Amino acid sequence: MEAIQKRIEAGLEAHSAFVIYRKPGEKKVISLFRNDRPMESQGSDSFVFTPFDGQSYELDLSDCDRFETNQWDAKWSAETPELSFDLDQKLHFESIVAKAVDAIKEGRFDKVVLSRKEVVTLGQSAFEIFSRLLSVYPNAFVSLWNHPETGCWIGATPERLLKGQNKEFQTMALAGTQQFQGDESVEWPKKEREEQRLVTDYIWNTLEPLTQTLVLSEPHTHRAGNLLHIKTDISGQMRDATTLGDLAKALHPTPAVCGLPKENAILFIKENEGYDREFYSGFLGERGENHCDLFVNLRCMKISNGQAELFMGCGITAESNPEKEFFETVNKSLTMKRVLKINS
Ligand SMILES: C=C(O[C@@H]1C=C(C(=O)O)C=C[C@H]1O)C(=O)O
Repeated sequence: MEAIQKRIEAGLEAHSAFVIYRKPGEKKVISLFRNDRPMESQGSDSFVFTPFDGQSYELDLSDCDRFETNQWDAKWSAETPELSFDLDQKLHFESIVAKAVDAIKEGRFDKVVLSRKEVVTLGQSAFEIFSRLLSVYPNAFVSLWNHPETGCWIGATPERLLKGQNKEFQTMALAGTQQFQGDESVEWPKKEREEQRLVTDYIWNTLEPLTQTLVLSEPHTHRAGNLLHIKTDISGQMRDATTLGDLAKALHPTPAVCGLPKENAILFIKENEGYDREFYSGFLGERGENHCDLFVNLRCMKISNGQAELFMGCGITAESNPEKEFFETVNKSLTMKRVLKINS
């Protein structure tokens, strides 16, 4: 553990390529450090880091030193952050939400996911943030990715994009958000149920031609830290000619992070969000010839020079209220802020 911590700290300092991660509900923390030894053979297993829109980065496992531990020292508790926000950011976000609602009413698309980023000054190291996330979010996919060309990204996402082994696969439709207030058996308003149904329908329609069997659970409440979402579990079996790569390509970006129809939503996002999402709402995880375990990069932050950029978004439909949507992004930012000591 101490040796790994040293290697992580040295890797951050040297901007070298490595990743540390833990899957939802598991204890095992896996570290992959790219080494300088000459590559003996190109392996088929890798860890992939893909932006919202653009080229993937990959760590080839045959090119990495790999460590596993079930004993990460991670007994941290969450802080209760103060609810604060910047008024200019609020006004800007509300104005693009209002514009999106108008565009939906004009029929340009049915749903779009709009996001923003917030910069905070950190009072702790990337290693500490990662350790705290492990402890506070046992049911999230927690990761710290570092690479000379992408910088350092840390997150605790509730959303699996695709898990597959040979022809079997699992995915999920996750959308709709409310604050967790001590009780998971909550009522969901129509707006939230509709918003999540659009995601389920999209995944069904996209996967149907590529699969032999496709099974959907009933939508149910899923807790992600201080938030609740609606989730439908989706599983099935691919057709012989389909690969897991085809499925991932067809799914990403789902309307949980982009919108519907996809192309018009992407256009609106690019014209109106006013910043580059980079790897936020992209995906990351293990990929091999006949298996994969990929997650959507949400509840994440980019760390550099003692600062963190926090990324958060929410689904906009015809019924959206701009101020409510802004506060949904504030609530999502608390997922990260709960583990950050912020220097103000
Ligand atoms: C876009 C984010 O989350 C996604 C959007 C949700 C929503 O609109 O309610 C809920 C879960 C995620 O699929 C985010 O966390 O930034």
